[in-house]
Amino acid sequence: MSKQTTAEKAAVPPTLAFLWRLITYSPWRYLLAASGWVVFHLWPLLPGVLGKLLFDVLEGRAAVGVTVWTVVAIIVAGGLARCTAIIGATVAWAGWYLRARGLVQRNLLDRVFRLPGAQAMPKTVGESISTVRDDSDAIALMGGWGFDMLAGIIFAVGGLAILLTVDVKITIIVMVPLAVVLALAQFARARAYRVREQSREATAKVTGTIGEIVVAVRAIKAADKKNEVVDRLRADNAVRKTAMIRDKVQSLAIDSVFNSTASLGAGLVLLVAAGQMRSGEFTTGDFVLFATYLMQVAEYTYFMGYLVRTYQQSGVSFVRAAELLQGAPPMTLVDHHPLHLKAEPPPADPVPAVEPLRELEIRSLTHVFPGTDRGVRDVSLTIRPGTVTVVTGEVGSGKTTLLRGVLGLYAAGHGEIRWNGERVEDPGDFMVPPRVAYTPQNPTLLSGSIRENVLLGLPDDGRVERAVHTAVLGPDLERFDTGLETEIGVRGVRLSGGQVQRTAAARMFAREPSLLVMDDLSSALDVETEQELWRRIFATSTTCLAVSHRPAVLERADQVLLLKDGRVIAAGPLADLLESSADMRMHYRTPAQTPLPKE
Ligand SMILES: Nc1ncnc2c1ncn2[C@@H]1O[C@H](COP(=O)(O)OP(=O)(O)OP(=O)(O)O)[C@@H](O)[C@H]1O
Repeated sequence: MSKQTTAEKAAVPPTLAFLWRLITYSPWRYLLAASGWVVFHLWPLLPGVLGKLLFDVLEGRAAVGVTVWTVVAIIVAGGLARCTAIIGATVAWAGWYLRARGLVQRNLLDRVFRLPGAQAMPKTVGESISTVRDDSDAIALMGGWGFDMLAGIIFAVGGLAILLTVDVKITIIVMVPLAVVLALAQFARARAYRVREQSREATAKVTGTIGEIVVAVRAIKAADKKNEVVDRLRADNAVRKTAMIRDKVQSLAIDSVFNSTASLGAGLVLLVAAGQMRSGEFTTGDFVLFATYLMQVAEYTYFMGYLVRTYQQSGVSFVRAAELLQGAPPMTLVDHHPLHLKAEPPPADPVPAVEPLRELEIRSLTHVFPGTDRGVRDVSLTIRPGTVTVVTGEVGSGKTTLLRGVLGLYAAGHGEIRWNGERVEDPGDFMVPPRVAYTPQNPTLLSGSIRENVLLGLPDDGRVERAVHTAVLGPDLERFDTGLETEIGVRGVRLSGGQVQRTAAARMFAREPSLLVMDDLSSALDVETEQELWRRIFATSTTCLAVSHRPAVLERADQVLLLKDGRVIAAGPLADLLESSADMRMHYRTPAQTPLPKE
C-alpha cells in the first residue's frame, strides 16, 4: 500500500530533453513551422544586397549585368516567397504550439486528477491555475526557440560577414559602440526579467487571494472579517501595482534605448563614411547595405539575448510544472497522448463488471500524517456483505482518517486490504464505484442541475429517481419549481447543508455500489429526516461502513469500532461493547454530537 510520497521529487532533466519530446509530438508541423520561420528570419539578408545592387545599377557601377527591372522583379518575387513562407509557418506553428500546450496541460491535469483524493496540492489554487495556464504556455512557446535561435545565429553571422566584405574599418567603428549600447540594454533586460517575475508572482498571489475569498465568503461574513479581508486584498494589490508599474517602465525604457540604436547606427555610418562617400569609395549602395544590416544585425543580436532568457524562463516553468506532478517523473509532462482536438473524445471506459463483495478484510491499517503523531494505527476489521459497520469515537480520534485510509485516499500508508480474499495493490484505484462509493463529511457539489450532480456521467436510466428517494430528497425537490433540473452552484439555488449532504448521498447511491462508505452523513440533518435516511439505506441491504455517533445507528450496527487516539479500543456488537467497555458506555451516553445546523 505504500506509495511514493510527494516529498520525493525526481530530478528535472535538461530543458532540451523536454523540448525534443515536445517537438516529436507533432514533428511535421514543427518542421514546416521551422522551415517557414527560418526563411522568414533569413529573408532580410536579401533586401540589403538587392538594395545595394539596385543603387549600383542606377549609378552604373553594378558588377553584374542586370537591369533595374530584374532587380525589382527579384525583390517582389522574394517578398511574395516570404509572405507564403510566413503564412505556411504561422499555420503550422499555431497547430504545433496549441498541441504542445494542450499536451502539457492534459498531462498536468491527468496527474493531478489521478493523485489520491486526500492529498493536498503543493501550491495554492491560484498558483496551481497559474502553472496550468501560464507555465504550460511558456513551455510550448519555447518550441519556437529552436528555429529562432538557429535563424538568428545564421543571420547575425551572415550579415556581419557581408558588412565586413564591404568595408572592414567602417563595420568595426560602427559595430563597437552599437555593441556597447546593446550589451547595456541586455544587462537592463536581465534586471527587467526579475521585475517581470516579481509582477507575475504578485499577480498569482492576488488571484489566489481572490480565489480564497470566493471560497470562504460565508465564513468571512459570519466572522465579520470583511474589513480585514479587503485590507489584505488591497495590500496584495498594492504590491502587484508597484511591480507592474516597474515592469512597464523598465521595458519601455529599454525599448526606447534599443530603438534609437538604429538612428545612432545610421548617423555613425554617415559620419564615418562621409569622406569615402565624397571620394566615391563608399557608394550609395554600400550605405543602403549598411543602413539595412546594421539595424537588423543589432536586432538579431539583441533577439539572441531574449532567446537565451526565454530558454531559462521555460526551464523555470518546467520546474514549476514538475512540482505539480507531485512525485511523478518530470518527463510525464511531455508524455505523448492523443488530444482529440478535432474528433469527439472517445467515450469513458465502460464500468467494469465486478464481483459482488463476499468479504473485505483490512489488516493493520496505519496512516500517520507526516510530521505529526496523529492519524490511525494498526486498525484491523472484517466486513461481510449486507452488514453495517459503524466507526465512532471522540472528535479527532481518527474516524475520517480510517475511512480515507481504507479508500486509499492517502499517498503513503501501511497495511493490507483484501477484497474477496485478493490483495488490493492500489486501493485508490480499486476502492471506487461500482465496488465502493463514498460520501465525505463535507461533500462538494458542482455547478449544474441536481440530476447532473447525481449522475455525474452515468446513464440516465431511472437510477436518479431511485437514488433521490433513498436520500430522502423528494420533499426538497417538490419545493423547487424545476425539481431535478434545478440548477445549483454559483449561478443556481443555494442548497442547505443537509440538502448538500443528501444530494451527495444520492450521487453515492446512484453508483449502486457493493459497499457504501459514509462519513457522518447525517451531521447536518434534522432528526426525522435522518431517521428516514438511515431506514431507507438499511432497507437497500447494501453493506455499509459509516462514521456515526447516533445511538439509533450504533444500535443497528452489526459491529461497532470505538476509536481513541487513532487506535481501536473496542470492537464488536454494541450490546457486547456496552457490557465490556467503560469507554463505550461513556461515549454512548454522551456521544460527541455534531450540532445540527438549520436546514
Ligand atoms: N491533513 C492532516 N494533517 C495533519 N493532521 C491531521 C490531518 N487531518 C487530520 N489530522 C489529525 O489527525 C487526527 C484524526 O483526525 P480525523 O479527522 O481522522 O478525526 P475524526 O475522528 O474524524 O474527527 P471528527 O469527529 O472531527 O470528524 C486529528 O488529531 C486531526 O487533527
